[in-house]
Amino acid sequence: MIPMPMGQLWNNVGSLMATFMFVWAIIQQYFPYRLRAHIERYAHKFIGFLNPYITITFPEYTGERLRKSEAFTAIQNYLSSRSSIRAKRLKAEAVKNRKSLVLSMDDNEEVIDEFNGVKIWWTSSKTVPKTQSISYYPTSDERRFYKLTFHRRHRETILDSFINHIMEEGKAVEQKNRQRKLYMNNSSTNWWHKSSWRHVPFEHPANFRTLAMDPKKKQEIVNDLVKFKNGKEYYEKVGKAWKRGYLLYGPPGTGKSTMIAAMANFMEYDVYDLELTSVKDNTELKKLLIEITNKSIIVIEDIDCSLDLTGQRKKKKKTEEEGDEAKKEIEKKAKEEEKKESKVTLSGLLNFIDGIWSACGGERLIIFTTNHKEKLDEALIRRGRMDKHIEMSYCGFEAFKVLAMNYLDVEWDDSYDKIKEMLENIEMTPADVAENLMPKYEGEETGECLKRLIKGLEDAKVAADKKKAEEEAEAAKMAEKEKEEKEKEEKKKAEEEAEAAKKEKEQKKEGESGEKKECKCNGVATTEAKENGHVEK
Ligand SMILES: Nc1ncnc2c1ncn2[C@@H]1O[C@H](COP(=O)(O)OP(=O)(O)OP(=O)(O)O)[C@@H](O)[C@H]1O
Ligand SMILES: [Mg+2]
Repeated sequence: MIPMPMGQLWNNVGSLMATFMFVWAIIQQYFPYRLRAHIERYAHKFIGFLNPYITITFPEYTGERLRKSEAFTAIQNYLSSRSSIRAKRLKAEAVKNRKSLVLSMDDNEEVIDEFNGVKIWWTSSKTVPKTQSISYYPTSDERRFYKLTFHRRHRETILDSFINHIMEEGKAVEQKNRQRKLYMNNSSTNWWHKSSWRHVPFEHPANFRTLAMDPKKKQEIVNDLVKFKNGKEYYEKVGKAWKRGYLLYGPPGTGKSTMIAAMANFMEYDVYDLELTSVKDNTELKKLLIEITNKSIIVIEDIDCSLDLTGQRKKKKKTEEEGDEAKKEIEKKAKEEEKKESKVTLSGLLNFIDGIWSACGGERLIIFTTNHKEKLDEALIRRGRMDKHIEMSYCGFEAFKVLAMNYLDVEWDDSYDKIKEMLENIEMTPADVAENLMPKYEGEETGECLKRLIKGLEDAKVAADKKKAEEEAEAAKMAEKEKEEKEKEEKKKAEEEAEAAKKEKEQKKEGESGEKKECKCNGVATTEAKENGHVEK
């Protein structure tokens, strides 16, 4: 066969196209609508018969109210993590609430994807409606969509697994990219504040690498968190709500708040900082709980100071014991105080952590911090509510090494041995160690900072010794006073006893002499009676 010259080939294609357009224009103009729909349907069937590929379209907006489609967003996120490698034309967008620019495929760009050995084509396109309408939404005139094309023999794989896969992946990417938030509860819920929570971006830089504590203990906490994060099925299996409670306790400045921030960053969760004193009552507490989203950490700092949780029961008992007048007085005062104070009770808080409502939503950590664990009610911190109790203690040598690395970028120094010995005997919080290690001016030498720490430790030792001596002196004074008081009491008691014995003796004496007198009298009476001839038998 003689090949057709290129020019002639184009002429033929051109005339074929022109004929097709002409026929299509005539069909559109003269054929009634119903007939036209029929023709279109059969034309699609005919093309479908020839074309083995299936196409699924995912429009950007769905529904009458132009809500952004979840599927479209998920695909956008899913592709943003892949198209950067394959697509040549990318579009950069700074999306609100995201950490960085989001790269997505530009319009009319195509990428090839693969899933379980199945080849998939993604195309991003947009349609501009012919009829221009004035709209409130700026995007409503341009309708963007993603098109997914695959061979029909992979229909099952794509519809059964791939779509779910992209939805999950897309959501995971979104979770990773989104700006996390730090929420605080509104003390005044005004009508213009629809939510009971207000939020700011959560931007705390703490992480487990820079957190100074015993590495074994740190690893244990990290493992626990990882187990929790991947534990959806496990929690379902054991029939437990997917939540976990941590109690962080220890002296001020030992890193409890820092640990919470590190946990939030590690888990990529939002943080809900709950200020209990500004919660009006148990109902409001429940309302706050319902509004908390999944993947979050609920924090109640200094739980022993937030509410007099242990005192509330005692107070009640005391009032019962008091007399009527005193009772009324106390009740009146209490009412006045109640007006100002929160009415959240221990049982309300227990319900918040562990009640039926707490299971609405999952993947939540509840963290309490306190400086005085012993002050807390047993019920509040029992396992199941506060599953893991973590003690944050004074700075040990391992913790110091982390801080030295953080603040000074040094792994080893000659003075470390001395510091190690000192830290074993002197109690200093990581906050104080960190403050001593931090260079105080540009270019301050490492040695200077370490010397300052040693000096700080020596001062702390002197202060601790002084305090100890004072405490001992005070204790000795108290003991002396107690001894004196005891002696006084004993002396008084002895005196009282002697007095009582004396009195008893005297009374006895008096009694004896009285009896004798009576006997005498009786004797006289008997003789007199005999004389008068009256003898009583
Ligand atoms: N373990 C630690 N690792 C790293 N830095 C720490 C640690 N502990 C304390 N710090 C430093 O000390 C500062 C105070 O620590 P943080 O606020 O976490 O203490 P806290 O235990 O919450 O104290 P409080 O009981 O008073 O609330 C932090 O800003 C941090 O820089
Ligand atoms: Mg704190």
